[in-house]
Amino acid sequence: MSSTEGKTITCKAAVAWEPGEPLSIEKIEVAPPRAHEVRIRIHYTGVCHTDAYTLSGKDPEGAFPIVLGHEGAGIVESIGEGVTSVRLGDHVVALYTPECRECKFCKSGKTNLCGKIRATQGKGVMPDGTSRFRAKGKDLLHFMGTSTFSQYTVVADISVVAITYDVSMEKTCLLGCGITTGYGAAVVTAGVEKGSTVAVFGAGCVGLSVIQGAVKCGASQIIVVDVNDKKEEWSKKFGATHFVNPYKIGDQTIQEKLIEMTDGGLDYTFDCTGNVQVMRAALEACHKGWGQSIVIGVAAAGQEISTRPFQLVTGRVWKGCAFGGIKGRTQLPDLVKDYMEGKLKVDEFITHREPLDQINKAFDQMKAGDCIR
Ligand SMILES: NC(=O)C1=CN([C@@H]2O[C@H](COP(=O)(O)OP(=O)(O)OC[C@H]3O[C@@H](n4cnc5c(N)ncnc54)[C@H](OP(=O)(O)O)[C@@H]3O)[C@@H](O)[C@H]2O)C=CC1
Ligand SMILES: N[C@@H](CCC(=O)N[C@@H](CSC=O)C(=O)NCC(=O)O)C(=O)O
Ligand SMILES: [Zn+2]
Ligand SMILES: [Zn+2]
Repeated sequence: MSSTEGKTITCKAAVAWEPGEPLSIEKIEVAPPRAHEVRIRIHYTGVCHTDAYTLSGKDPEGAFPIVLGHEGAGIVESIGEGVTSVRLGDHVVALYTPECRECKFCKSGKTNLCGKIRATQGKGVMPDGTSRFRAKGKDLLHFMGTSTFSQYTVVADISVVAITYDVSMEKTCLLGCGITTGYGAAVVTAGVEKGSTVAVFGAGCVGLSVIQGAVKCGASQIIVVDVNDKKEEWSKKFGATHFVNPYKIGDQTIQEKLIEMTDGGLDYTFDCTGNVQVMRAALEACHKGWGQSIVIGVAAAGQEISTRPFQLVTGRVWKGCAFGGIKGRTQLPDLVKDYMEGKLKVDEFITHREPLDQINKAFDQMKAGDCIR
């Protein structure tokens, strides 16, 4: 039993009081976990573009005040009644895509999107409709069921996975979003086949992870498209075979350029930018008859994708995924194992480190272009 079990914990968290405003480091109160909930001491969290997106006010589900963060690892401090998935002291990764193994989605075998708590998660509350966070006399909302920008957080027991003690949580936290998303998109969602051709639009953490997945699947050609020339070196380090800057191809559109480079188009393309024009280009760069384009990037509220339906009539497939299509409780431990066996790059993604008090600096660094995570 921990000394804090059953008690409210006062700790530091980065609170987003208003959209578009810097985060504010506050003393917050974190209530004990209720039935089927887990309280975690967060040791490390990544900062993801989706945090910045919600903070900007462009997320239709964004509400304030909120504790953001969804790429975190820590240690279980206490558990509520009925929790069997993790124990006190377990090293865990928080899962913004939960896995209940009971709902229609989980049982379908067709998706990783669990439906059990999605409605309350989207409203920023725990499954019973209430919050575990308070500051300055107000309830704070939870984010993506994880809220990792806090020294302590509370999550549903289906939103957490125990992993080995043998890997630093500085590394495992990154499997909570960016790396798993890109890698899973290539390996699980697309199911890239040996010898196939792949184009990755956007070489951030997600895009570089798609490259890793495509390399693992034996893709013969991996073309990276990015507006930032510094991403060429990064892409090649992860296994890309070609790099194209769409601003440096003269009068051709990027889809024309890629179709020319690949004798008719790619087998698989991935949008890792969140830009809807890029999503269109990614679809149209696919090979007639079978090319598949996977949307990963998160586009802002009100943005829509379009293309000529003829692109689909002639056999191209447009789809997308969250968390790469990976089932966190079932599959994340295998990714950790791959990392330990040297089969999955994780260390290479860490370019910047900041303490919690410097989280606004971390947001600035993330947007600056030379930062991966
Ligand atoms: N579906 C899911 O489950 C998940 C989705 N996401 C989303 O995935 C997206 C990518 O995340 P992340 O890798 O962290 O982002 P990054 O910003 O680190 O990477 C995106 C890259 O794309 C480049 N880029 C921008 N515009 C274009 C363009 N028009 N053509 C080609 N490249 C372009 C950027 O260049 P520059 O830096 O110069 O702008 C940058 O190098 C985000 O939208 C994020 O919210 C993230 C995790 C999970
Ligand atoms: N709330 C946004 C949608 C944001 C979104 O698409 N989130 C992804 C994960 S992005 C991680 O960095 C996701 O998991 N989507 C599936 C889901 O059920 O939310 C909006 O409303 O536009
Ligand atoms: Zn993310
Ligand atoms: Zn489920």
